[in-house]
Amino acid sequence: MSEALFVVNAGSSSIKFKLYRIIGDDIAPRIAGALDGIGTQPKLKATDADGAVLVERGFTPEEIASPSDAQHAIGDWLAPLLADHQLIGVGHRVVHGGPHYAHPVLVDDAVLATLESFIPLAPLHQLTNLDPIRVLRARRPDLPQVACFDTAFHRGHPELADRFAIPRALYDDGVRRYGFHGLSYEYVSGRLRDIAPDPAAGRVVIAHLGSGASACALLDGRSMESTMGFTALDGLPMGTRCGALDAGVVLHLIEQKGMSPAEVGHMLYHDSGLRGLSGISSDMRELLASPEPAAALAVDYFTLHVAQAVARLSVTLGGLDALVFTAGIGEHAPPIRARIVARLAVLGLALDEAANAADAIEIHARDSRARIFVLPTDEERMIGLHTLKLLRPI
Ligand SMILES: Nc1ncnc2c1ncn2[C@@H]1O[C@H](COP(=O)(O)OP(=O)(O)O)[C@@H](O)[C@H]1O
Ligand SMILES: CC(=O)OP(=O)(O)O
Ligand SMILES: [Mg+2]
Repeated sequence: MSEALFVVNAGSSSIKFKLYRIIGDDIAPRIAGALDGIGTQPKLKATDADGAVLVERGFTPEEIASPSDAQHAIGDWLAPLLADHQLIGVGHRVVHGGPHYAHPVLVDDAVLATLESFIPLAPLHQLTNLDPIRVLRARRPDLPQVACFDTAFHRGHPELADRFAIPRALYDDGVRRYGFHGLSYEYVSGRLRDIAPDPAAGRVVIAHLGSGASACALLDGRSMESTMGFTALDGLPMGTRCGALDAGVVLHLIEQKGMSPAEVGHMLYHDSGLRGLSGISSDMRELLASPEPAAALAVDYFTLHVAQAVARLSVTLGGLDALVFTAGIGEHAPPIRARIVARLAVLGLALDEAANAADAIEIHARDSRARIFVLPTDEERMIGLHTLKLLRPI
C-alpha cells in the first residue's frame, strides 16, 4: 500500500484538491480535481496523473449549497479510491496566519481557535479555508491536518515593509502589512532558482495576477515587500476587489453616504476592481473580448497599476534582474503582459513578441535590461511539500 497525502485549496466558490503519492522526500500527483460552482452550478471533476477523466458530474445547487457540502461530496467520491493508499495527513491553504505563524502548523483546537480569530481579516477566504479542516476533523479525527499560510512567506520581510504610517500602538495590536499569495511566491521563486539561478539569487519581482492579484519583491528568494497589506484588499486592482484606495473614501461612504461598515466591505470586496471599473465583468477574458470603452478602461487601469507596482518594488530592491508573471492572467494573457512591459520601457524592459504570444518560459527581448519569465504557479504542490516536511521531518 503506497503512502499518500491530500491537499485542499478551498475558495469561496470552489474547492480544489490533489492526492499525492509520497516518494521519499518528494510527492507526485495521482489525482487532481475541483468542485466548483458551489451554490450555483456545482460540478465535480477530477483527473488522474495522465489527465484521464475519473469523474465529471453535476449537482443541484441544493445538493451542494455550501463548502462543507462540497467537502462531504469530495470525501464520498474519494473514499473508495483511497483504499489502496495510506493517507498520512492533509495539507490546507489558509490565507491568514496573523503575526506569529511564519511556518505551517499542525492544527489542534487551540490553533483552529486562533485561525478563526482572523476571519474578519480575510472575509473572502478564511472561513472557507477553515471549513474543510473542521469537516475533516469530524470525519477523520485520527488524520493529522496541516495549515499552510499565504502570509507565512512574508513574515521575514523587513520592518519597513511591515508598517503603515499610522500610530505605533496599532502595529503592536497586529495592524501590520502581512502580504498574501506567499505559497505561490515560494513555489515560483523555487522554479526560477531551478531554471535561472543567477537572476533568482538577485532582485526579482513576481506578479501573481489571478482573480486575486499582488506583486512581491524578492531578494535572493526572500520576500522584501509585497503589494497586499493587512488584508487581501490592498495593492493591485483585482477581479472584484478595489486594491489600494484612499482611506478617505471609506470615511466618506460611512460618514456622508450613511453606508454601514458591512455594506462598504461588501462593495470593496465584491463589487469593485475590474467588475466595478468596467460594470461588465470581473473576468479578464471577457474584458479583453469586449468592444466597450469601459472594459478597455478597466484593462488600462489594471496594466498601469501592475506596471507602477513593478517599478515601485524595483526601487525597494535597488534595481531589477528579473520579472516573473504567474497565475491565471499572468500565465495566459499575452496582451496584458505586453501592455505591462510596454509601460516598463522606462526601466529598460522589452518583450520578445513571438515568445510572449507563445506563453514561452522566457519572453524578454535580447536588449531587455531585465529577464522576463512566465512561470505557472502550483500552490497545491507547495502545500503538499510543506505538509510532508512537517509530518516527516528528515
Ligand atoms: N487566456 C486568458 N486570457 C486572459 N485572462 C485569463 C485567461 N485565462 C485565465 N484568465 C484570467 O485569470 C483569472 C483567474 O486567475 P486564477 O489564478 O485562476 O484565479 P484564482 O485561482 O485566484 O481563482 C480570471 O480573471 C481569468 O479571466
Ligand atoms: C490571497 C488571495 O487574494 O487569494 P486568491 O487570489 O486565491 O483570491
Ligand atoms: Mg488564487
